[in-house]
Amino acid sequence: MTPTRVLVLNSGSSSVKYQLIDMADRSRLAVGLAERIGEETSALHHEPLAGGGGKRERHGRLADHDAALEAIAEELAADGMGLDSPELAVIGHRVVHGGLKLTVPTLVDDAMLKEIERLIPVAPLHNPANVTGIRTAQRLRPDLPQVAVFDTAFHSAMPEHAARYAIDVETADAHRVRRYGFHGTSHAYVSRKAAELLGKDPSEVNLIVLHLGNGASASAVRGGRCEDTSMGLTPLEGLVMGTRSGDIDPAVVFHLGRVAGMSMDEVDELLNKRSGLLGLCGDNDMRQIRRRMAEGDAAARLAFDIYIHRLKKYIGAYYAVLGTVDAVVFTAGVGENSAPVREAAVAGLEELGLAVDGELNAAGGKEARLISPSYARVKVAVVPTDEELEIAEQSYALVASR
Ligand SMILES: Nc1ncnc2c1ncn2[C@@H]1O[C@H](COP(=O)(O)OP(=O)(O)O)[C@@H](O)[C@H]1O
Ligand SMILES: CC(=O)OP(=O)(O)O
Ligand SMILES: [Mg+2]
Repeated sequence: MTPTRVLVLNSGSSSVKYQLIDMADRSRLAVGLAERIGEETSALHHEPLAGGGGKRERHGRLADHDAALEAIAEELAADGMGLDSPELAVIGHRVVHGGLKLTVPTLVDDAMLKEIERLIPVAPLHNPANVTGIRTAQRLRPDLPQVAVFDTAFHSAMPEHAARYAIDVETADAHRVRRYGFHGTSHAYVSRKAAELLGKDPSEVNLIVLHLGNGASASAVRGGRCEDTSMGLTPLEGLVMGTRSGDIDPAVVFHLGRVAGMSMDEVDELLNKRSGLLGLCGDNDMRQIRRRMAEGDAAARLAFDIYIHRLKKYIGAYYAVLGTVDAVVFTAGVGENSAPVREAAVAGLEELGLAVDGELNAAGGKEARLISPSYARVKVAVVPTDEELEIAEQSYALVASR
């Protein structure tokens, strides 16, 4: 029997999302989330989808990512789908920063792990967890192939004029300072699905993809290739995010150092963890911000307006970069679920051919769908992302081809 199952691990700074997928029919056998890792209030939500067992929860401290992955392995084993299962073909890992060298899905080896570790300074919230996820998985199942799928991969084909910062070339090259872009697995998957929704080949469509989750990024996709994206050297550039500032004048950093006496690490922490929606109004969850807005909360209103203003600027910029746009596509937690964000982001852009139909926008659903009126020249779509399935596809294809 050829093994056909893939365990996908998406390790974030304080969470691990996972899915066990059978590539024979793309069915999901189990899904789950370990959250608040490192805190007293850690929780593991596990849901076996095969075999009929219901959701299970574990509460209590998961000291680190290693402990979280052990707990996940135990839950899977309790369902007869443990890491020792002969049906498991590969473990696929989301790795956020692959730098210049790691640009395609690749079998994990020691040299690669060293490279992912070397890149920690440019993905401090993500790469450390990715390394731990890989090392723990190797320890639990040493004989199994592990594949890393990089967030930066899709953007590695960006043209030089979009990838370079306008700084001294020698300094930039010496330290590999350039724009890499992230969420690439999502941007690539969603672009393909959006083309399908439009009834066209990916090579025939120009898209503006807005991945609005906790981290958020926009990309301009021409004929299936990334032309520009809003995140840069690190996942800090671009849109306003849950806790990250997105674009600011870099001189803000010097100012905070010289005038406010903050250290580099303090500014780093401020911009990555205490900024964005959280920094503006004390909440980083869009649902909570909408609730507060309904009660007339001025700080929540302003945070929302700043978020939308930035989004609109990127839509305009990428429209100009692409010249012609077939669709603006919303995805991830906020993009898939927040009708008010979608409506506000394209409001007033009728001259650009963009409009949202109120009813279509308000209707929920898990399927990819158009939310623009039939007359709109540029379609607006909601396309649920599925980074886990895409990572499973790429990981499985790699081991199957060996
Ligand atoms: N129904 C909803 N309405 C508005 N925002 C939502 C809704 N559901 C989820 N979100 C937003 O989605 C965010 C998480 O998105 P997600 O793509 O899961 O992020 P990540 O993968 O980065 O953790 C939450 O912080 C929340 O703001
Ligand atoms: C790269 C990035 O920002 O990822 P996430 O949205 O998962 O934090
Ligand atoms: Mg995400």
